[in-house]
Amino acid sequence: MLLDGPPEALLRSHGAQLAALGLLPSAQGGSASAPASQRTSRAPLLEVKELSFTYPGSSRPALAGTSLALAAGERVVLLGENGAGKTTLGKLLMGLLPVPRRRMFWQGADMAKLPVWRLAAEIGYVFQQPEHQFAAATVWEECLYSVRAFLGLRRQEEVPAEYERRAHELLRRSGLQEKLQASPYLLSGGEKRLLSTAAQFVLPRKLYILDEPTAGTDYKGAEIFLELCREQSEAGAALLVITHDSELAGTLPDRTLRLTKPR
Ligand SMILES: Nc1ncnc2c1ncn2[C@@H]1O[C@H](COP(=O)(O)OP(=O)(O)OP(=O)(O)O)[C@@H](O)[C@H]1O
Repeated sequence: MLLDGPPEALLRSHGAQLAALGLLPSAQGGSASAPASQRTSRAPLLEVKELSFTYPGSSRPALAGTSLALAAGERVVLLGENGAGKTTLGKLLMGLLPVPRRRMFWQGADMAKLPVWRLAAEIGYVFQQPEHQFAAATVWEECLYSVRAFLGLRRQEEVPAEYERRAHELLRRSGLQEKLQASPYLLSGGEKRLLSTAAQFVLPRKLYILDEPTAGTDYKGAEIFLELCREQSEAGAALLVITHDSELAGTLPDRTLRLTKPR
């Protein structure tokens, strides 16, 4: 079904290992982040085994026999033609679609048996359409929405200061500090993307799944996004980025996977 990677990405991850062994002056690709070998562990964080999925009422499968594994701290880009099933896979991983039994494993546990709240606490998900993610009236509240949900805070209860600091920092770096009271729906397309990513990165998680996170962003927006991703990765998070952005695919990942459309 899947899997392999473009030479640049493979060279980059091997380059990092060679650099770690002292055989190269530095990691290939100019990334300032630690080599993959120092960030990732061998035990799979996430495993998908021969996963198939057909939407109710559809005669064609959206996924047929897809397998992949992701290690803790690993940065993986998922590529594939339109309709290959990338978003479907992301939604299944996030528990947004009914999870088939014994096909998806989170830290060794069958994801079909894990409650969605547990997955939401450990996996952050950035929607392909930011509007599907937005749930608050202002940029500031949107950025803190997942924190409130995670901590079970009522409307009048204050968000702990460390999360507010983190939200301010993420919004400042995303260039949204002047728009804290704006409606998320009134932001530009690129600003919406950055807000939806920042709002997920406020909470530390083990895995972030990001669906087309740079679509509609300009060069600067894409650079900001990359920096934020690298920072999460340095902090130990794994990233699964679904994209058609070849520049992102050539810069961010330790590994790329390619999903093909079921025939
Ligand atoms: N809610 C739905 N009901 C029925 N079929 C759906 C639904 N959502 C997606 N599909 C179908 O499932 C298949 C995979 O769609 P999906 O959105 O996962 O592809 P993708 O790889 O993310 O595509 P793209 O690159 O265009 O975003 C497509 O044939 C699509 O028409």
